[in-house]
Amino acid sequence: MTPLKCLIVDPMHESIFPMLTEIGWEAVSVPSITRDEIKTIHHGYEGLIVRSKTTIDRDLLGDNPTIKFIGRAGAGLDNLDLDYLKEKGIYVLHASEGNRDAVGEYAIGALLSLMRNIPKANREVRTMIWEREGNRGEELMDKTVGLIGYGNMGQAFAKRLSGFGCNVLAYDKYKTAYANAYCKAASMEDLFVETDILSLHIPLTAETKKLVDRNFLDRFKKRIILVNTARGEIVSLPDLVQAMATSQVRGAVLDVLENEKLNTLTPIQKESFDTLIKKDNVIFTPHIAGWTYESHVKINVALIQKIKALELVH
Ligand SMILES: O=C(O)[C@H](O)COP(=O)(O)O
Repeated sequence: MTPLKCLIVDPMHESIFPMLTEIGWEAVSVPSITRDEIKTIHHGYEGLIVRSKTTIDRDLLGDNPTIKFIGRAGAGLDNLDLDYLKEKGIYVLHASEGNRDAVGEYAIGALLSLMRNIPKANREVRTMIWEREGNRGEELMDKTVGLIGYGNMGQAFAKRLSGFGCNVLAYDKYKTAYANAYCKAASMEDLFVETDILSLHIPLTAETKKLVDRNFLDRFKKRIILVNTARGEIVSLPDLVQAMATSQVRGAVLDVLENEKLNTLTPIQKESFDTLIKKDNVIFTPHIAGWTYESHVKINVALIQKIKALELVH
């Protein structure tokens, strides 16, 4: 039987190659390829694997008759035109099972770091300042954590939070009966009333873009801590700046930004960034929540299982 052919256009951990061979696929990897070059070579492949770098849409694939699946080696599907892929009958496979543990652990770590002033205290000791009272922290124990979105990432975080004695409330617009040992299912109204710490685990879509704006933040009854490991575009940064100025938001963990190329921030993006970066109650990290040595490989394992399950043949 001729092997099925798969084109990999974004950088991947090398474990993907033996895994694809094992399930009968031939892989061609061109991680530095340009968009225009992809347009000239995608014909004849049955599979296309990307991470977040390449946008997959009609402009790229046109009426390609051979591609049967797009494998997204990761969680977010915001670089895929899902309407176009559905219309074409092309399967979309994600691999969020591969980086959910990394995201769950990161969210716990970053949240504890923020609540215990670890980045600030560490910085101070390095400059010979031994300050205890100014670094008195607060505990996660008994806090109510509101999760928006209860997919792989939300569940991984909830599982860990429950071990810290938190009351976890999860709101998921697209799920029913998702309460379990780690969370109670809640409405958005419940979250507005009860949340101490809000964490976002939703995809970036037209509906969620700038969902977290001033109006939204003002609806929380308590002064909240915001954790964003999802996508930067979901939060309006100028509105977050305002909400922090009034202490409506009293701390933030931001692993993602609307524009993650810091040297190309627009004046508005730069103004918000410059304000937030000066605050000790904000932790910024460069989109590393899902980024571990283990997840690098586990993403491939998850994707390969799904490719295999398609049972494609010539
Ligand atoms: O969606 C994801 O899985 C993460 O945000 C990371 O994606 P990337 O490593 O492909 O940029």
